Amino acid sequence: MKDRFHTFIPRLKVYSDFFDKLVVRTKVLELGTEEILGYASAEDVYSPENLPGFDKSTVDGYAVIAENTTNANKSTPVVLKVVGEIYMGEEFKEEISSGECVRIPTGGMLPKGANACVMIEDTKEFNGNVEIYKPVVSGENVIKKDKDVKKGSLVVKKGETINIGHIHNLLSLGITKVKVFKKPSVCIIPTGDEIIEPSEKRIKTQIRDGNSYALMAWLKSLGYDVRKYKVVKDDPEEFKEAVKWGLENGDVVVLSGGSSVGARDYALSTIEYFGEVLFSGVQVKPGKPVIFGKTDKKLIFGLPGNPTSFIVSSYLFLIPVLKKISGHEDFLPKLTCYVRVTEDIPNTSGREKFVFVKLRNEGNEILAQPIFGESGIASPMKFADGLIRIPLNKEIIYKNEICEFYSWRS
Ligand SMILES: Nc1nc2c(c(=O)[nH]1)N[C@H]1C(S)=C(S)[C@@H](COP(=O)(O)OP(=O)(O)OC[C@H]3O[C@@H](n4cnc5c(N)ncnc54)[C@H](O)[C@@H]3O)O[C@H]1N2
Ligand code: MOO
Repeated sequence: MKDRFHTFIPRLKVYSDFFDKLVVRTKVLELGTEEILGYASAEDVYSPENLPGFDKSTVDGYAVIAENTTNANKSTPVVLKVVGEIYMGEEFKEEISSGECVRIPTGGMLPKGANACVMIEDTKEFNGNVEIYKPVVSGENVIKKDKDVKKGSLVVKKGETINIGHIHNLLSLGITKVKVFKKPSVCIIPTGDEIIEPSEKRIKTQIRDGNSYALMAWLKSLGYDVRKYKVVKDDPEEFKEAVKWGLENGDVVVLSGGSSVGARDYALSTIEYFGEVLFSGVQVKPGKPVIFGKTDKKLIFGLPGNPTSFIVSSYLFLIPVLKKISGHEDFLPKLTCYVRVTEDIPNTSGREKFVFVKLRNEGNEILAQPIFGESGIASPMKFADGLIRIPLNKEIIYKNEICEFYSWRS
């Protein structure tokens, strides 16, 4: 038998040799700006105007000429004449001169001539004058008219993942529609003679399908269109029928289980039947028997059936691919922060290892408590905030060592 794990490649090589080269495979959609959170932009969007568009006070107080206040202090305040009041949404018509000021609310537009604002707490008003107890410099307590967004600048770059800041900027600029890449559709196929539906009554040796439902819930929460096939028996013809359905109905097909080297593991042969296997076997624990293949238009994953292996390989391989083919420039798992581990964590696997951890703060540090458990059990995921990474060929991370933490849910 051919060595099924002949590729057995490191994760970063998977990214550079295969994922980096994937091209966008989804259509462009024009959506209402309020609908595009989490999509990749399919266009460069430039700003038609400045934001906020006028010099704006950040405090309730007085709009002043900063140079008038230079010598102000508590015992010898500067006295300015209050020549009017600014109202929200209105423009003060006159220009203020030296020795004058105007009452201004937070967010109000500075009058001509003023270049700073003094907080109300640093003043006292009486008989049409105000005592200023604290100096301000030019620009203090003011947002300049183009500080948020400059007219003509890039608001969203093609390939950028839209976040709430983009949505805020775009709508503030009056841009109510944006072109984005459609999110791919995913067809999940649970496999295994022992696998039954969660609603079914179980005999001792059977396993209810947690994998495909957990993944479906996760992908849906990220906005993907997900469909699921019925449970497939360990039978090559059933595998073919299911994958055929998946290729007809989704951009990406995901097989759960049957990806290892057992006599009744049919993921590899089925992917070979429909297309080309790009790699099978990665140097990652959990997740060694990950298979990735393609047809002319579609992509197929064979993911290991063990619950933790299934979810971790979805995080490390499936989700990055979904992001890449739907236009996201930033598509790889991102290091969240560094943490200090609270226990020795051995790694005798000879693979890059990911371990679920629970985080807690202690002083200025983030401590990571490993949640040990075989890849055949699901509970560690339930308690975890994310994963720490033990590099390839590192045989142990000692208690108190610093290591990389990945927040796996995003
Ligand atoms: N001789 C070797 N055996 C194994 C190797 C190896 O290199 N040589 N690799 C091991 C590793 S690592 C993993 S991970 C597993 C992956 O096996 P499969 O992808 O073939 O998965 P199955 O055998 O179908 O299932 C494994 C395990 O997971 C349970 N399972 C399957 N589907 C589901 C589901 N939908 N929901 C919940 N649980 C599921 C299944 O009942 C099995 O217990 O192979 C090792 N073996
Ligand atoms: O993917 Mo397997 O976890 O290494 O048991």
